[in-house]
Amino acid sequence: MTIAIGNDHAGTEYKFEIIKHLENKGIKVLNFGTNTTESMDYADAIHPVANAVESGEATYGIILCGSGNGAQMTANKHQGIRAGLVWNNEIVELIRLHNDANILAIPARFVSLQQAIGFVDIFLTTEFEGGRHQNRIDKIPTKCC
Ligand SMILES: O=C(CO)[C@H](O)[C@H](O)[C@H](O)COP(=O)(O)O
Repeated sequence: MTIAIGNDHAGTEYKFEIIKHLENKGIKVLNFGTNTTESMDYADAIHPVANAVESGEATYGIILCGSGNGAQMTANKHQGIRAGLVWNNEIVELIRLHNDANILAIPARFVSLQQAIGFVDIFLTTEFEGGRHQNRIDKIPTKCC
């Protein structure tokens, strides 16, 4: 499994801990985020993550910014991406079970590091349920309006 990770300045600290956590499990990580806490524009770090997931270079993506919203909005502009913003363990489970999310969006300023790492573990170990949820995903427009 390969994970693409991206972050703005608000997610840098958690990003490094998440990378350490994943590499300790033998998971390959592609780091597209900023490595400093100097202010930057989240879109510059998130588009490369979405591209890596869309192309198949990465199995899943993990993105972090302060609220998680800028990162999630950016990723979801990509046709092959379903990025879910999470704030508790059950929501993480649901973005995999029901939405087959391929990118996890973490609001680094609103959850603890321990929570964030827990979210990553749940995201990577929960399988999509398929069935009725597949029908619904199929109706998410990829080109609209
Ligand atoms: O979602 C975001 C932007 O829509 C993120 O939370 C950013 O990390 C945040 O806006 C950064 O804020 P800052 O005041 O520039 O540090």
